[in-house]
Amino acid sequence: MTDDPLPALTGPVEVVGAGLIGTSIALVCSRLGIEVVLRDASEENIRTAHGLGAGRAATDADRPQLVVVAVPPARIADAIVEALGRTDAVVTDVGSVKAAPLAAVTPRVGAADLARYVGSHPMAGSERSGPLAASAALFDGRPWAVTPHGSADSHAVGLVESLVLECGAAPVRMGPTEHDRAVARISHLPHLAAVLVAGRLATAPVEHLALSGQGVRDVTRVAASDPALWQQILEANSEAVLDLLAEVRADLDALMTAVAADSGPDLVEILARGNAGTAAIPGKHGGPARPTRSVFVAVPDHPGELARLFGDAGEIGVNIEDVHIDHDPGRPVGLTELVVERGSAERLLAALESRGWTTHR
Ligand SMILES: NC(=O)c1ccc[n+]([C@@H]2O[C@H](COP(=O)([O-])OP(=O)(O)OC[C@H]3O[C@@H](n4cnc5c(N)ncnc54)[C@H](O)[C@@H]3O)[C@@H](O)[C@H]2O)c1
Ligand SMILES: O=C(O)C(=O)C[C@]1(C(=O)O)C=C[C@@H](O)C=C1
Repeated sequence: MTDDPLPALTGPVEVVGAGLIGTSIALVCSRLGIEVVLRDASEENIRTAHGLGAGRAATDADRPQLVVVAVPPARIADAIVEALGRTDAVVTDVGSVKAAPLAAVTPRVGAADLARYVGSHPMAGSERSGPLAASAALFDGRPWAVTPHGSADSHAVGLVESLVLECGAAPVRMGPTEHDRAVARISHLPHLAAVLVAGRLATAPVEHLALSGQGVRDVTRVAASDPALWQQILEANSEAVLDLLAEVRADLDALMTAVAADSGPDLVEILARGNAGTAAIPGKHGGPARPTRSVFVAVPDHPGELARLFGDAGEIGVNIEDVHIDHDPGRPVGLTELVVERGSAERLLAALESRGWTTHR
């Protein structure tokens, strides 16, 4: 970012694609008092998003300041071209891959229109789709890539960065091709790894599945995502993804050899590389990773208990970085995982136990 002040996002903001991401952005803007108008191929999704307070259906008389294209990847280029032709607004898209839509849009629009287009990509989402999965808090503290092309107008880049900041996210500027290589590693490969592991579960005996704990849930959550969306993402970034899959294939061969040979040192080296990889992931707010530890607490399954747990953690003075709740089938308690700074974990455990909570050490 330059030191110049960013252009103010005053609206109206037009969201094309009122699904998970589009409606989440629309909710943020609406709550800030910025007028939001919605377009979607599905009337029902517009109605739902409207009902959630995310804005109203767009009309031909609207003159948006910014258009946010949030449709499935295969529809993005057409929607960008359409928005550039129909409006004189700055246009961004939130698609998961950046080079392919830019290449498809460039020959279809004039230079002045192309200058108003700046791609972007919030690094936040969910395995769920549609407006009902949307949340105004989705982007809080998350990175959001802003990927200007060589002839992008600086005002347009600034306005997109203003949107990112208004959504509570951190803009990260990057070229489209570099972005695609980066997300192949930090988003697309993890997704495929989750899919492969989850695929082993689909036909597993129910007695085996009954033992499912937090580990398998952590590793497989994103595998529940919409296959049609991910097919389009992977097709648009196949080259970078294939390079990484080849590396993983070699890793898998080495892993099989190490497991079969019972060769302790080789196996430990492979496992330690996993430690190094997780430690390399920056903290949610960017910057170096802050070491965290999970504290597991049994929470009775009745109203108000979770609020009481959070209240106690607040009184103890420990900040909760993240939280996961696991309902144990057939048991009247849920297991809650509180992720806290490593240095505070023992203090939190001891203080919660003294207040009568059952913890798992
Ligand atoms: N799901 C995620 O976690 C995530 C995260 C970041 C970015 N993205 C990207 O955001 C975009 C939207 O993803 P999503 O998860 O919100 O999907 P979604 O399915 O929840 O929403 C897509 C919306 O677009 C509408 N739509 C489809 N074709 C359209 C068209 N031609 N014109 C107008 N509306 C149309 C659909 O009716 C739907 O309401 C995708 O490009 C995806 O790559 C997704
Ligand atoms: O957390 C999730 O559920 C996601 O799917 C998020 C995630 C990611 O891999 O980080 C997935 C794809 C998007 O392009 C951006 C974000």
